[in-house]
Order: sequence, then structure tokens, then C-alpha cells
Amino acid sequence: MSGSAGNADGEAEAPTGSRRAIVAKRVDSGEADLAEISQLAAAAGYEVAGELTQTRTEDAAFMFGEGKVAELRDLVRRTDAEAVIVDNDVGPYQTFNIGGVLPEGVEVVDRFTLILEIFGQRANTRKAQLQVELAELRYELPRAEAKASLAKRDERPGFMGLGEYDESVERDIKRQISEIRDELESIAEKEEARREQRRDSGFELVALAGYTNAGKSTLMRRLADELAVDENDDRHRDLDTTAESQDMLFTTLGTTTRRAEMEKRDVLLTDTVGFISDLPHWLVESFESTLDSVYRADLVLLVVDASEPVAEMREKLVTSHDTLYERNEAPVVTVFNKVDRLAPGELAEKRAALSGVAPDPIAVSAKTGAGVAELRDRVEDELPDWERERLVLPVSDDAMSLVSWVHDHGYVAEETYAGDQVTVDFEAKPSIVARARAKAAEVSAPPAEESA
Ligand SMILES: Nc1nc2c(ncn2[C@@H]2O[C@H](COP(=O)(O)OP(=O)(O)OP(=O)(O)O)[C@@H](O)[C@H]2O)c(=O)[nH]1
Ligand SMILES: [Mg+2]
Repeated sequence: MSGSAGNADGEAEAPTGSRRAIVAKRVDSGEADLAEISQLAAAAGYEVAGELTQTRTEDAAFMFGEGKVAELRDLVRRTDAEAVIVDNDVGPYQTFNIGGVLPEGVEVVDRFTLILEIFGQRANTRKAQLQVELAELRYELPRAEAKASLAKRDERPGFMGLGEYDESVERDIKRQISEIRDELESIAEKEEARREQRRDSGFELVALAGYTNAGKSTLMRRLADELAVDENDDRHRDLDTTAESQDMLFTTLGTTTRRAEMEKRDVLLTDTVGFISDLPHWLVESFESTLDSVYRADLVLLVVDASEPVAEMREKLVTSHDTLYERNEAPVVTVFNKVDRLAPGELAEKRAALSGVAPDPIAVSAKTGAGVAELRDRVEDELPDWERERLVLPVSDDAMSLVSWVHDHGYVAEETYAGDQVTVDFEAKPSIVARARAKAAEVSAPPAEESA
């Protein structure tokens, strides 16, 4: 029914053909690192045709120094690039000014626009599309004014293809934003209701979170049953049927929920969009309803790629904690993934170096499966405590259906029959134990003979 929306066989996608782009970045001090912006460019379908960096304070008009912008123009000409991707928070006027120096038709793309391009390409559900649209509009809003005055000055007619501009554009953007917010809110409410319903059915909700490309989806497949959630819970279909993995940033955009194999607990594991640094709050907020699957979980597994250098791991952990900080309600367990790539001794060193941001991490390889059994145990340990209860019931049809309900909603340690009595010794969430007691009271009650 749900046509497979993603690309099927791990074939690297080139959604828009290869557009050639220059990646550029300015830093106040030190050396500009283009690794991540280049990966983002590749994820958006660009081929990186050239690089340019500058260490200097920000130029108000051009972001880079004017001489550097001239260099950029020459590089664009030489490489025949169609776009310049700037890994800085480029203001509307700076964008306009850089564009004015570049050959006609060459686009200036900043980090956020690039990320939105990637999200736009991956958005295959109504919710994802709305979130991307919301983020685009929120990006556009402060620029609308700048464009209006630029267009009025007629310095470059049809600036960014938007033709005439007036205040009504701003009003229109605001109206669209509020409409999309309303729709997203109603989606979020439905999802919250679904989470509650799942909790009522005895499931614990565990979410995978972490920087993009940390290995969340790969770990999901390790931990989860092949059984898709909708087979357990047929009223609700989750999004994609598979959580894809690729060595690419933002492979996952939507949310996938699977039942995870645990010893005692019934766990629903959710994989979702990864975190990335230097995102403005409006962009993170636009994806709030997707991030709710993390924020509202019972436990968060914060996955980090442990094959990266300590400094990078630390930065990514800090970004992840910042993203979680405001809204997250659940306990967090840090998972050092990709330990198959570590040299002997490296794990201990990294653990020690990162103990401040990653206390007591659990080390796994989602690829080989090493450490995954320990991770399962750890998840069960960290989930909120269960209560123990023992019910003695008269054997009857009602009692048997209660016993099977208890099996479905908790962990039965022992079930014994003696004479016409059955005893179930079990553990479950406090709310489940309370419901089991109430049901037991009904089952055990003497046949209806209430006096009138
Ligand atoms: N060597 C090694 N590679 C891994 C391991 N886990 C994941 N990978 C690789 O890391 C890359 C990213 O994995 P994903 O599972 O797509 O990562 P993700 O966190 O879901 O990434 P996004 O959805 O893009 O945010 C893929 O190429 C995986 O094959 C691991 O334990 N060891
Ligand atoms: Mg993923």
C-alpha cells in the first residue's frame, strides 16, 4: 500500500543530477574546516568543484573580504560552478552582494538553505513536507523585507526569481506559517495520543537520537524485530517500512518505529532525523513534531560515532545535548557506536576523555553486533522500574483472559495452577499493575448476586 518512497537498494541517489558547486567558509580565527559542508553538499546532490576559505573578521557587506569574493568569482568561472555554498550565517544583503559579483545565474546557498534542500528532497510524508515548508517560510520571513527594498531599488530586477515584492508578501508568509503550524499541531496531537495508547498497551518507548550519520538506523535494525509495528498495533501505520542506512548525512528524515527484542520489556524503538550543529532555533523548532518522538520517549539512546576523533565526538555530543536540553524529559544513555573501527586501547582513552559529556557510555558496533546484547540489558535496567505483583485467581474464562492480558502487558515470572486456582507472579509498569489488580478484583468477585 504505502509505495516505497525512499530509494530502494542503497544506490546512492543523485536526485537532481550533479550540480557543480564551490564550498566556502569564513572563520574568525584558526582554520576553516570544509569537511561537513562538503558532506552536506554531496547529500544535496552537488559535486564539489572547488573550495575557498578565509580567516578574518566578518565583512558587513560581503561576509568575506572583497578581494576574496573576487577570488571566488574567478574560481566559479574556472570550474564552471552553478552554485556557491557558504558555510556561514550569510545575511540577506550579503547574499545579494556576493551574488552581484558572481557570474549571472550562479546561486548563493547558505548552510540552512542547503540543509533545507536536503530535507526537501527526502520529505516523503505530509508531516515532513509541512515541516520543511515551515522552515523555508521562517527562513524567508526576515528576508522578505530585505528583498522588498532591494527590488524597489531595482538594482537587480527579479531578484532570486521573486519578481515584485511588497508588504503583502510578508503578510502572506505569516498567514502560511500560521496555517502550517495549525496543521502540524493537530498531527502532533494525534501522535501524542498514539504514544499514550502504546504506553497503555504496556510498551516502553525508546528513541534513538544523535548526530547525523552516527549509525542510528543501523543500530535500529540490530535491535528491532523484523516485525513492523503495525503488525502489533494495526490501527497505526508508521512511516517507512525500513530505516535506511547510508554513509551520507541525513539519510533518515521521517520517523520509523519498530518493536525491539528485549528479554522482559516490550519496547518500541523509534529512529528519526539526526542532529547537526549550528542550526538556528527556528529550524530546529520547525522539526519539533518529529523530534517529539525523542523528547517524549521513556528513554533516549544517544548514539555517537566513536570512530571519530575525541574533539569531534565532543562537539557532536554537545550539539546533541543542546538539542535535547530544552525539551527532553527522558533519561539518556550514551552509546558509543562503530567500535569495530577502534584500535585496541582507543575505547578506554575516549571514554576517559569524554566522561564529562558522556558518563558511563555503552560501547557497541551496530555493524558487527558487538556489545548489542549488553545494550539490551542496559536499556532494560534504565527503563523506569517495574512493580512486582502476585495475583491468585479462581480458574475461569475471565481469569484466563486476564492472565493472557498480563502476559501481553508485563513480564510473567511464574504461572502456577493448584486445584481450581491460578497464581501469576509478574512484573509490569505501575499503571499496568494497577489495572491488573482492578481486573482481578472483578474476576475474583463472587458471581453477581448483588442484593437489590
Ligand atoms: N564501521 C561501522 N560502520 C557503521 C556502524 N554503524 C553504522 N555504520 C555506517 O555509518 C553510516 C551511517 O549509518 P546510518 O545508520 O545511516 O546513520 P544514521 O545515524 O541513521 O544517519 P542519518 O539518518 O543520516 O542521520 C553507514 O554507512 C553505516 O553503514 C558500525 O558499527 N561500524
Ligand atoms: Mg538514519
